[in-house]
Amino acid sequence: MQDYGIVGIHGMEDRKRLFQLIQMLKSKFPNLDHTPPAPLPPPASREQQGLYKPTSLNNLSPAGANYPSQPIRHDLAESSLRRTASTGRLRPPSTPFQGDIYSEETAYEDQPRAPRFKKSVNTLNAYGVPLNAPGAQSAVKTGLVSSLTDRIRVCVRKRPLNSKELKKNEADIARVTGRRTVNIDEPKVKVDLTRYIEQHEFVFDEAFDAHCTNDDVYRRTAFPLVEYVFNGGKATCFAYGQTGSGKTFTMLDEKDGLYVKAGRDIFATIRQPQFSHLACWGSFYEIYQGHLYDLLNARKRLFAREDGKQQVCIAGLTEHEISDVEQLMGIFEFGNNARSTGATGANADSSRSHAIFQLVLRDKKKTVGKLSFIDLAGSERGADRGETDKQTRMEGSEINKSLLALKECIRALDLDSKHTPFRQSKLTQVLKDSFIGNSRTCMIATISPNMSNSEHTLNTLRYADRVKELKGDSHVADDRATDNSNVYNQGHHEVENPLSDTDIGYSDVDDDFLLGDDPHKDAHPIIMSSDEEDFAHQQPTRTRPLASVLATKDKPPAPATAATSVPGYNTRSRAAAQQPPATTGKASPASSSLPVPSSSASPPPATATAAAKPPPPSSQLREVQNEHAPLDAATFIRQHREHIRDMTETSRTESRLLVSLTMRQDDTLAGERVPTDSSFEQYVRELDEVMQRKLKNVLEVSDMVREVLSRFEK
Ligand SMILES: Nc1ncnc2c1ncn2[C@@H]1O[C@H](COP(=O)(O)OP(=O)(O)OP(=O)(O)O)[C@@H](O)[C@H]1O
Repeated sequence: MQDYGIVGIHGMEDRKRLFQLIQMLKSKFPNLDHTPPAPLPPPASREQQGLYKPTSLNNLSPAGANYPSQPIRHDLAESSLRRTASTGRLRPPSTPFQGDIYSEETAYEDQPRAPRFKKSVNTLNAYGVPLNAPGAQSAVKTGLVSSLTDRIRVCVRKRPLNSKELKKNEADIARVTGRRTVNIDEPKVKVDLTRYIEQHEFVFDEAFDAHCTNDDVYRRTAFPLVEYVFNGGKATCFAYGQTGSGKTFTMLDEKDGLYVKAGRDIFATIRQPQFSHLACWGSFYEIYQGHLYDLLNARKRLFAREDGKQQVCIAGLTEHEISDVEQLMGIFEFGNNARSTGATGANADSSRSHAIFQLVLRDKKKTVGKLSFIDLAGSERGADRGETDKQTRMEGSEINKSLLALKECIRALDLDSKHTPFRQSKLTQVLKDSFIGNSRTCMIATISPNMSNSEHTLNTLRYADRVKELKGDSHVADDRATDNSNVYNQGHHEVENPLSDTDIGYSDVDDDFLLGDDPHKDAHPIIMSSDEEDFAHQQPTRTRPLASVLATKDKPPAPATAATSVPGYNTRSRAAAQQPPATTGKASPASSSLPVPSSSASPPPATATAAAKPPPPSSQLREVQNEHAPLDAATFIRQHREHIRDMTETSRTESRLLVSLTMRQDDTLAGERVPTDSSFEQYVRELDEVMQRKLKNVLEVSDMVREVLSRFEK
């Protein structure tokens, strides 16, 4: 269908004629198929044989053991044609009537058509090129190895089918076939309505199957980053994926998210004598509709700035000193209740913002390392949102725009562009640190395994594949961890991995991961507290007193945040979520009190819910505003200049769009050449993005101007 244009098919009429032609050819030449299909069993016996049971497409055989539960409908097939045609993906050059990808459907003409899926012969890479074609293998597979110390690591995590999907008998189309490989069986429909499966193979740094726990994921993703921040670096771990695919579950689950596991290791390490001069500070903010809000300070509006050294800092962000897991979870829960969430057609409990939970290691006032956990808002299509209000639609479009900007930045970095458009969105602006300088990033692409999400799943994996390509220059600027003069580098050489392959269910060994053969592991400074007993053992050795406590403003107590704890389900409280997000920076009722700092004597079990404790007296809390300098004239001028450059680039893009549209005018309407519907649609979509970018630019300059003016007025 991607080749319609090439063979001169432009309208519905042409498509119909092609369809008829194929049907006619198939009836005249029934042997076009190389592998004659086995006859289908009589319809009466299909259900007896359990043919409608959900089974992995993986098990589909040419003899046809599985059928979609619905007979194929002509109108659905048409819409499927349109959808596929609009994705514009690269496909392998296909020859019409390639017998090996057709299946016969005419065995029982009098019965509802229950077409079989047949696998296409070629397994395709991320971009639809057969893996056996020259140059089609991914870079990772053909040479580059993956190491836990890579500057950018890209991992994929598959979640299990949920009860709704199981009830609908949805097939599991994502197969984790190796420690780094995931295969997707994409159901497709041909022009003649035969169904077949295209297999895609993706190779990442890690592939986590549905049975992997957050612990398994942590050890191979965030744990190396914890070590890196003690070595003086900045590290970011972020989850990207379709709404409902498990980003929050992985990254910011209240009790079991990666942030808790990392916190546990950080506190255990700080308690070691050689790190006792360090303190850990936590902050939590969100990016909602292109603006930053402090989740620990009444959703106060924040501003991202670049300081004189071009480091991004969030002016006015509230930070709290944290010294144990209970405090960490308390602070997290407090902020999480203020986060913008809501129900969409795709996820009843959807995050509508990008949430950033940051742990900063400080030696007095000096920042030593920074670890950020980012739970990106779910990528989604308009159709997935269901019947939603304008607010939800606007949120969705903003989310998609910022994810697009993220992709553009990644692409620019990938192409070594002189200018990386970090300013295109707040998300990329605050993530800038993650991609440049002494930084490490781990992206976890989360995927849903059910068949109806196959398009999303492929999009997520393609997106992740683009990020993976950045790995090529992962040595650049990553000198901190190997710098022997670094005071935090004592005794450290490589990351110790406490798990063997078999521990986490890996079956193949296809690279040189640093598993268990680190000769220096005994001298490793990081304590990996694998369970609470370890943690309890470490706790009393802490001698550093809590920092002095500043009085905070009197605030009303936080509302009860009874966290539901249904196993396997997100436990995030939605008390505050249902309220429309504050855009004025006024306090929301949820953000009124702060969580309990734990007593330093006995640590809590991992499952302790901080919310169960009464709020602490305000005098026990220390609230420190960031010491970032206000926007000075030099920074203002530099940022303004960058905005002008962005604006100029955006205007050029706008002109290019228009020129390319007018050059593509290949339909004729009332004697005049006009663009086809699809090129016009594409043009308008891209134009929309350009306009939003311009708008953002203007708003940002206006924000800057107002901030400075308000200072003058004071
Ligand atoms: N690996 C997993 N194992 C078990 N359950 C999971 C897993 N991943 C996700 N889930 C469940 O799936 C549901 C959706 O997950 P989650 O809220 O994390 O999705 P999300 O990607 O953050 O969605 P959104 O972007 O809309 O916020 C939750 O009920 C969660 O508990």
